[in-house]
Amino acid sequence: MQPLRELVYRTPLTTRFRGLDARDGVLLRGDAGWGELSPFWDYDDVESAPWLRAAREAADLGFPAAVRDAVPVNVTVPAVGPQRAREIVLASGGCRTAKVKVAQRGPAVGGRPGDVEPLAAEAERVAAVRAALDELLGPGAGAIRVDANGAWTVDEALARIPVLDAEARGLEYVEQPSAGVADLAAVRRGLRVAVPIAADESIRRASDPLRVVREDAADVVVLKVQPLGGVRACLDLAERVGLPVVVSSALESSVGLAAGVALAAALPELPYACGLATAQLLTRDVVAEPLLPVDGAIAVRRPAPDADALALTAPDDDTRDRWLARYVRLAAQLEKVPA
Ligand SMILES: O=C(O)CCC(=O)C1=CC=C[C@@H](O)[C@@H]1C(=O)O
Ligand SMILES: [Mg+2]
Repeated sequence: MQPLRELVYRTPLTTRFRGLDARDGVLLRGDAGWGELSPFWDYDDVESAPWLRAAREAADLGFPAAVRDAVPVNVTVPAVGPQRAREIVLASGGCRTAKVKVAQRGPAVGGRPGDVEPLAAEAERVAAVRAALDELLGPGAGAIRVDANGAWTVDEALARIPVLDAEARGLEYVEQPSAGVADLAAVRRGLRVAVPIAADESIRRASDPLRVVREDAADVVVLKVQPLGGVRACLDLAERVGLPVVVSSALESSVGLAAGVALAAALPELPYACGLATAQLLTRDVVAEPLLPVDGAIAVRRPAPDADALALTAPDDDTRDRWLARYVRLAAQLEKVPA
């Protein structure tokens, strides 16, 4: 199976996210439908190979049976100012849960990572989100979670989480406050407020995702279909982990998001809203009707790419060539690694 030349896409983001201003990837078609391959460019071929396994599962096998027909989702609030945070929550399509990015790093200086933003900026953002949810749903209603992408030290996490918990009037959980399983466990043990800890990078970028469980480092796990090698691999991991699961996107087009929606639809239990409303962060999509929330939930369906939409997301020649070359390298990489 080869990706067709015209099925590389690239779209600007509405708001800078994860240091990115645009998102791109390649769409693959197989007997069972469409899959998306879109590892971030800072991932090497070894780390990106499971992303191709996930795309091939979608294209060649399709998805396991769904046990629900809609998936409650969170609105994702990037590291923006309070006014923009408010607008994003108000325009979220009825999401009752907001995930707020914190611990944003400034630009690297002389090869060293930039400083983490001040607590005051994080607190202002969380307070603005609390006020917007209050406005939409009533005082104290809805839920707020924050995601630090592992960027706080343990001490920063222990000092900041109680402040953000107060601003949120109760955080639902904190996602990956610090990097590494040992630090995650230290934060979980040391917190003086009862805020659950969710593991994201410690699952999807770890050689041993079960270490989080053995070391009592988290209360919740975040699963992302592409980095973890497909919907079936995630269902299997969820069973082995035995903790509540939140399905989150890797910021894909609606073709890739459909795999996350399929995982969330197939999980036996889904106690939290999922991070799958990220089509809202793309200025364009590859399908005619993107997977966007209505009344805070995404309907379980699998949209196919649309010719008009693809014409508007066509990349420059260089981006197209880089993806096709990457696809060939990853296919070779996957041959080397047993499933
Ligand atoms: O979970 C969400 O609300 C949206 C997805 C999301 O936050 C992410 C998608 C892709 C890359 C990650 O840096 C980021 C995350 O850390 O969870
Ligand atoms: Mg995360």
